[in-house]
Amino acid sequence: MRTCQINPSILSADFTNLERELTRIHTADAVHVDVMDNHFVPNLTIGLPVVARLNEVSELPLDVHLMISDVDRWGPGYAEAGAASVTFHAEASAAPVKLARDLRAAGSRAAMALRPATPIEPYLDMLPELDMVLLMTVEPGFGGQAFLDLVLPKIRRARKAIDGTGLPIALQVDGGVTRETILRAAEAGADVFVAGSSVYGTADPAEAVVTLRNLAAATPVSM
Ligand SMILES: O=C(CO)[C@H](O)[C@H](O)COP(=O)(O)O
Ligand SMILES: [Fe+2]
Repeated sequence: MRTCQINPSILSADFTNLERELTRIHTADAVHVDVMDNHFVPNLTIGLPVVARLNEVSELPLDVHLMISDVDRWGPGYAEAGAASVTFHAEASAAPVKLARDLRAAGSRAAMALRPATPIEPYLDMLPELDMVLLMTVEPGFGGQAFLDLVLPKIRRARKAIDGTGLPIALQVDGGVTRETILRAAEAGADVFVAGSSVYGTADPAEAVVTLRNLAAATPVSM
């Protein structure tokens, strides 16, 4: 068994009662918070004031996924608001190394996300600046989409590169994670899994988290 984490996405929760929705995932490792600006992605969710308040009421650490433009300017504010981890998109940052350093300096873990079609190779030199890499397994913007198997080779390449650094950098996947697709993502080397609809879409979200984590932990990485 290896250590794997499940971070449910509140994108699939009831936005009129987020505090209650947090209690329904008490078995999770962190809560994944999707911030969308209707510019970097064609959807709009929540911003800094709601994330700051969530951080105050949540017993789980916040794993904030920023799908916003001009993230070099707005990203560090989420770290200052207390997020345990802040993920920015490489495609939205003009200066990703500086941004990663700013996030760490503000007290959060620094993570960088890549859309399904964005290669990881141009960013391998900056892995030591990061605490986590997020490989999107759907096109960012909406929950409930199907997992893109075409990302699996990139997950394998990222796993090898991360192992090569010898650093404790997490490898997260986000989008379309279910009891079936988590097996393929775990086998390819992911160790942190975001799941929205496959957790909140069930009668017992806390139990769904445990099931997903057990499935991933029992799946050896195969290169
Ligand atoms: O970042 C996201 C979408 O851009 C969400 O985190 C993701 O889609 C989770 O939802 P689901 O598990 O239903 O696919
Ligand atoms: Fe996300």
